[in-house]
Amino acid sequence: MAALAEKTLNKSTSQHLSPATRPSKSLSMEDTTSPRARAGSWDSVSTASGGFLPEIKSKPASIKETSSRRLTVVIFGATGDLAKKKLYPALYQLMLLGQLPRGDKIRIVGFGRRAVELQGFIKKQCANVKKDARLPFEDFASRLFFHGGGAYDKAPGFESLAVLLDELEQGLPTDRLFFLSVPPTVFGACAQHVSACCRAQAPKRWTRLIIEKPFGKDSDSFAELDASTSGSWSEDELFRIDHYLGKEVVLNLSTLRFANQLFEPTWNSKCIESVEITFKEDIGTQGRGGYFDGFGIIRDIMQNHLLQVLVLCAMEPPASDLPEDIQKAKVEVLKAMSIPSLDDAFLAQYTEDNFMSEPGYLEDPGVPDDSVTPTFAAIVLKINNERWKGVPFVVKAGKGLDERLAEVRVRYKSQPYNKLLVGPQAKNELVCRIQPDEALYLKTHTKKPGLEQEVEPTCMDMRYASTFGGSYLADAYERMFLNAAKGDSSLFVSSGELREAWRVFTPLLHAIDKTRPKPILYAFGERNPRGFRDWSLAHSGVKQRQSFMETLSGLSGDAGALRAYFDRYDADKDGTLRADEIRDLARSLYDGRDPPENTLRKFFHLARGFDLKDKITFQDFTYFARCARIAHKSKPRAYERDVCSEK
Ligand SMILES: NC(=O)C1=CN([C@@H]2O[C@H](COP(=O)(O)OP(=O)(O)OC[C@H]3O[C@@H](n4cnc5c(N)ncnc54)[C@H](OP(=O)(O)O)[C@@H]3O)[C@@H](O)[C@H]2O)C=CC1
Ligand SMILES: O=C1O[C@H](COP(=O)(O)O)[C@@H](O)[C@H](O)[C@H]1O
Repeated sequence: MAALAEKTLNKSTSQHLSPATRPSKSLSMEDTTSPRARAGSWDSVSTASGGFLPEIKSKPASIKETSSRRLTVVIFGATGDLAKKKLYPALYQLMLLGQLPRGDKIRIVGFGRRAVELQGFIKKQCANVKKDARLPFEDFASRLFFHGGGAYDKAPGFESLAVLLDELEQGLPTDRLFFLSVPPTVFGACAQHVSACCRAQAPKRWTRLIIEKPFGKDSDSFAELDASTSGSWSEDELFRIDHYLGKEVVLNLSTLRFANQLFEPTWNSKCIESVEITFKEDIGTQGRGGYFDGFGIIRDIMQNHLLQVLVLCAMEPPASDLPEDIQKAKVEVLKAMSIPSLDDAFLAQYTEDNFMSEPGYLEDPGVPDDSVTPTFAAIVLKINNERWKGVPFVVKAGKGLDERLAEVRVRYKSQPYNKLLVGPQAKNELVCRIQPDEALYLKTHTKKPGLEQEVEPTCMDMRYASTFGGSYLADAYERMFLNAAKGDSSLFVSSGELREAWRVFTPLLHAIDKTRPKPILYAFGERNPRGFRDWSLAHSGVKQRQSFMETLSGLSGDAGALRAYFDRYDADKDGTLRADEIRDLARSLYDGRDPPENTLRKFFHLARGFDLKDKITFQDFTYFARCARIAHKSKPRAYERDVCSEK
């Protein structure tokens, strides 16, 4: 099991486009013209000198190397939210899996402005580490240190850090990996001080810097930050994180497109009607309002995470799997994107929920009372190239909504011959479910078994949990740390991509900052802000899907429609719905897929009129629909979360 986990992580972290998915001429495994092909497989690259050479950019190191070399990791902002939620857990996991060195070969130094009591710090910041007997927590904790160095933009703290690092490394050559997990306002200064004071012993040991997002606030601030970092770091030492690039399903987008024959020929405006990329969270800003208010949802999620996902969906096949070629293909598609204006955007902000159990955005400390910062935004983007002309890319992101969800939905166009059997409304949809319940599924039409020639909507469902049961699904930050340690920049964002990404979004962001349009208000826990469905249809032709609560609530006012619906799933026509019939009904409301077990359990609980009857009558069903209506209208948060969430 451990070996399998190691193998899986090893394989997936070292490849973005795997050799097997390399398009065009470099698809061939025998192709010796590709630099990586010449170097052998990704994990067999050897550094003859035992050290990392400047051209490491094209030759990621092997796991054997990353786990055997001496390494110091420094986390700036170690007392913060991200360090606690993601960074310490990821480092523990990588050591557990043997991907990073253990014992006296590794040190993890937290940096903060003030000194802390080490044991208390470890207890608090490692609270999310998933402890495993194979790496006793005490062994991990013994590798943790902390340095209170004062301000992030003043040199003394970095000079004293350098002394501490030398002391801890005892003069032995050690690679140094720095992670800026601090507010973006101090990225530039901090990067310069690290470079000036804290580099590893070159040329045998490397120094790398991972920078969190957001990288700038607009084109000008990006250019300034880029100049200040590139003045002291070379491009192959800088790793600008977008952790969505480390998510399993996002990594699979290239494989899906370029390792199969089925999708690429239809991946264009002739066959595709729209692409919808969604990010939803069922939490608010949770005390991060001070940071969030200066950025808003477009800078927090859309300009980076969703745009990266979009680019992976839309880019042309890169010339090879080398980071440079992938980044080039990404920049090209970004260059073809039109610049959205305020008319292309829908902006909204969450308020407290109707039961006042969840605070509104304005109540988050650090958010001004008159803030108009959007916590929900949808934008229609266009790509002006041969492949995508006329296809709307709807990107939408929101906090404080009904569920946690990230997905890409590719809707196909109905073709004239479809009319023969199913009519114009019958469209295929390919869904790449990024989280939760990772999956790739294709909504199709199939002949229903039987003597009639009836066509049923069906779903080809590749759910990760069942198809790859037992595989190790690494957290995105594990992959990010590991790829930076290996010198593989293919999952990081290049300066060129960021320049283009800001080019696309800056005019809109400036218009919002300047004109401060009033956002539509939505109660915490809602599925969509008021008016969004109509907006989506009018601006992109994309019909927003209903949750099953909405569907049932819609039916509840129409006894005839409700009866027809009930009868449709009463397969044996005995006037009641049995468990398997209810399961079919639930599936129909869930994109034709089997809902996850716990969703189904809650659904059953409700559908049976809140008790565990074996069968439900039409009367029960009417009651269920009415409950759905009341619940949907009043949106009691606790009720919706339990019943509607897809988690
Ligand atoms: N949290 C998250 O979920 C995510 C965060 N990010 C990015 O990661 C980075 C860190 O985020 P997060 O951990 O949430 O940030 P925090 O607000 O928790 O800040 C991190 C640390 O920075 C120091 N700090 C806080 N405010 C200031 C300030 N005004 N000036 C100087 N230092 C300050 C504090 O450390 P001390 O006082 O000890 O010096 C704090 O513990 C940010 O760039 C963020 O955009 C990206 C994705 C997700
Ligand atoms: O970058 C960010 O991402 C998180 C969501 O990340 P996920 O991996 O949990 O989907 C978001 O909460 C945060 O606001 C944002 O800065």
